[in-house]
Amino acid sequence: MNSDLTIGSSDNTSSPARCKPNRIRIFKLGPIHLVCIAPPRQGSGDLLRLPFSRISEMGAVESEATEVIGSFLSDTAVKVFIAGHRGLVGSAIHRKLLALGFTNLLLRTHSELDLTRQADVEAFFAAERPRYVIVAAAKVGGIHANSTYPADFISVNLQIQTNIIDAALRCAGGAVRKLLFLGSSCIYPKLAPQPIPESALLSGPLEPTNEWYAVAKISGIKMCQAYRIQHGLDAISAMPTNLYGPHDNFHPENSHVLPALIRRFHKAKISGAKEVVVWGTGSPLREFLHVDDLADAVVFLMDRYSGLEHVNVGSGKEVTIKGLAEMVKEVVGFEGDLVWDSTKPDGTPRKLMDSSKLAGMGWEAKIPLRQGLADTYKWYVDNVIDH
Ligand SMILES: NC(=O)C1=CN([C@@H]2O[C@H](COP(=O)(O)OP(=O)(O)OC[C@H]3O[C@@H](n4cnc5c(N)ncnc54)[C@H](OP(=O)(O)O)[C@@H]3O)[C@@H](O)[C@H]2O)C=CC1
Ligand SMILES: C[C@H]1O[C@H](OP(=O)(O)OP(=O)(O)OC[C@H]2O[C@@H](n3cnc4c(=O)[nH]c(N)nc43)[C@H](O)[C@@H]2O)[C@@H](O)[C@@H](O)C1=O
Repeated sequence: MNSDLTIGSSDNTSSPARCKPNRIRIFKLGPIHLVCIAPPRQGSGDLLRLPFSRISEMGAVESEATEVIGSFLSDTAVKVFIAGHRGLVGSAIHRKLLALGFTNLLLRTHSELDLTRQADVEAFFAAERPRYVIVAAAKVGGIHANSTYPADFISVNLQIQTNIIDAALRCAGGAVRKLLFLGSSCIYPKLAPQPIPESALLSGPLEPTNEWYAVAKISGIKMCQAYRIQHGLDAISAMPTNLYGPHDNFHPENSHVLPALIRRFHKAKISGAKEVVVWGTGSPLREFLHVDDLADAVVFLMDRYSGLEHVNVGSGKEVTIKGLAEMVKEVVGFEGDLVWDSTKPDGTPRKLMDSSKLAGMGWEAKIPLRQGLADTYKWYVDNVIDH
């Protein structure tokens, strides 16, 4: 157990606003451990740090805070580890934190630090002692990659997330103040109620094309919750919907639908092809969120949220795959026909997140799909050499 415990405000407390300034309330969670919740200023969401000895005086209901620690955004010199900073999500978070003036970002490429290697991850945390950790490293892919490489999707993701979350806890002196784990909308049952609320987790069977990846992601959420309950680690989880934007993976088979279609329509335009093949029936509905919006939400949650439950992050807008394909065709300027390959899987029929919990905290997406798609196509043309 750490010698002291970092604590924060929560969405699921009775009323943190009733706490007196610079005091905390102590709540029992389970027979042994305590979760302490209370911003010192009403609605500020600031974190408090107390010696564990004080917290373990279980008789007390309220106690003086010994130190007030500012929120995530209050200290841009603080050390933040972005795991997976060169991927679609990690690079967007990197851009966002640089734009906000963060000066002490801790970054490692895959070849510099293989996050599946437990000893290396532990040594890295012991040496660097990051204050904040964002887990955007993962084995990621579209419907074909997920169903073709199930062993990689379950094992690599379990290893990366377990190594990082555990090392964050074991970091000497409780250096890590907060950790954010990124899951995915595929954690929900294939036939979940729409829009999908956070409470739909583990309420039914998963979509078979990505159940291995989903099981790893569900384990990540549960690990954050368990480490919060048992050890007081301020570990939160965000569940984004389908993402797109600069630095996406444009692989012809292993990518997600949006980058796959950008590449296919572009190549068809350049080669003068008469038709483009699109997978499935075109009827599935998907919700898309620009990755810059996600990065904004991640920073928002790092700053304001310290609850046990994961948080959905979506745009609230859905489109059929047929509608998306027609939009990509138009943005790219391809003038031929669409051909549907119904031998390819459709996957989940519909996957619209209920993001009202996040909206209730004051966050919403800003980038419309048409605009985000045009920007992403431009990025593809300017940056992906293979065209
Ligand atoms: N893309 C999407 O539509 C969605 C993504 N998410 C979640 O967002 C997170 C990030 O996804 P995304 O940015 O799309 O994925 P990317 O594949 O674009 O990026 C993943 C990053 O993780 C790194 N990485 C993978 N394995 C290792 C390893 N063993 N050691 C060190 N680094 C490693 C990769 O480096 P390298 O390439 O060098 O291996 C890459 O930089 C994931 O948790 C994903 O589940 C959630 C919902 C939708
Ligand atoms: C984010 C989410 O992403 C994955 O789930 P998915 O939403 O099914 O993702 P997808 O983008 O691969 O497909 C969306 C739809 O689009 C259709 N589709 C048409 N043509 C192409 C095509 O060319 N490529 C792809 N990939 N799909 C195509 C495809 O048949 C399907 O109906 C999870 O495995 C998991 O990784 C996860 O969490």
